[in-house]
Amino acid sequence: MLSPPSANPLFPVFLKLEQLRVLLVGGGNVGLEKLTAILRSSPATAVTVVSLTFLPALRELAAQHPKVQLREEAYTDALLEEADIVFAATDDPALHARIKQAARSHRLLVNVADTPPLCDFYLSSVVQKGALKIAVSTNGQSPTVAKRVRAVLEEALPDELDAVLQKMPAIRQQLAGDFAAKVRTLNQVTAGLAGGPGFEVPATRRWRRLALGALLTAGALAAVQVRSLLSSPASKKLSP
Ligand SMILES: C[C@@]1(CC(=O)O)C2=NC(=C\c3[nH]c(c(CCC(=O)O)c3CC(=O)O)Cc3[nH]c(c(CC(=O)O)c3CCC(=O)O)/C=C3\N/C(=C\2)[C@@H](CCC(=O)O)[C@]3(C)CC(=O)O)/[C@H]1CCC(=O)O
Ligand SMILES: NC(=O)c1ccc[n+]([C@@H]2O[C@H](COP(=O)([O-])OP(=O)(O)OC[C@H]3O[C@@H](n4cnc5c(N)ncnc54)[C@H](O)[C@@H]3O)[C@@H](O)[C@H]2O)c1
Repeated sequence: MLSPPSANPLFPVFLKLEQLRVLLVGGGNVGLEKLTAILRSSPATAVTVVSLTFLPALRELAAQHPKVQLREEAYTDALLEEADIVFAATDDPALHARIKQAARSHRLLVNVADTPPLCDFYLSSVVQKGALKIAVSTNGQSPTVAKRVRAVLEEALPDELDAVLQKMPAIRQQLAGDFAAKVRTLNQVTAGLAGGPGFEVPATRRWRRLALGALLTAGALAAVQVRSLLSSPASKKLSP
């Protein structure tokens, strides 16, 4: 069953980040997470990381990517002149608000880590099988659930899918006939994929059971927390 688009009005695109200049502000834990996500998908991206301090792990990652430049200095708006897209990942919310405003006046898109209202775009959980890439979004409702869905898809999709993908351009080129005829043949060739072992109904049933289990656990945890709050000395004092 399809959900109404309003449940998640985000428009998914796949950026050619390696053709853009990225500015990442913040070289701590969250900065490292964002840099890792950027380079995992797009390793040859020109990223300028600006920060007062850098985690050693971030320095190590940067050293493996010649197009990543570290600038050990405070953020200034002038840095936006050299950027096409911006990631803010410092521990300073006031600075994030400033970056957002300056980026807007430069017509730049910005992602502010952990701050949905300041983001023009979100990062997603990424499933990759060779050339196949699937991005998962929960519209910011729960990155943890996005991570779990990624794991499910990673397991469900067969590794052989990439071998199929690699062959498809050659098959397409060899086909004779007009566009409609080619599309028909390509659909015939790939028809079996949708009913393959990765898509068996039991897997879906298992996920449904697990999702229900998670909800029950979350509900039970919340109930325990509420009960212990109500029975704590502070709340007893408040009760009549
Ligand atoms: C997908 C992924 C990509 C990436 O960052 O690379 C990603 N977060 C990931 C993990 C993760 N982040 C957080 C947790 C811990 C708990 C939790 O779930 O809350 C976990 C899970 C974990 O680490 O286990 C903390 C957190 N994150 C955000 C908030 C603020 C808020 O929710 O209000 C808070 C609370 C901060 C706090 O409470 O202080 C917000 C965002 N995080 C997003 C993306 C965007 C929405 C994506 C979507 O639509 O689903 C959005 C909106 C903006 C953005 O950052 O782009 C990556 C999964 C990588 C993977 O696949 O393994
Ligand atoms: N670490 C996590 O996993 C996590 C999870 C959820 C939320 N958060 C929140 O996210 C924020 C960032 O967390 P973190 O762990 O990355 O912090 P951190 O202290 O490791 O990193 C912050 C970085 O920002 C840089 N910075 C600060 N002011 C700057 C400026 N004016 N110009 C340039 N660089 C500047 C610092 O030098 C530092 O490298 C915090 O507010 C934290 O509460 C962190």
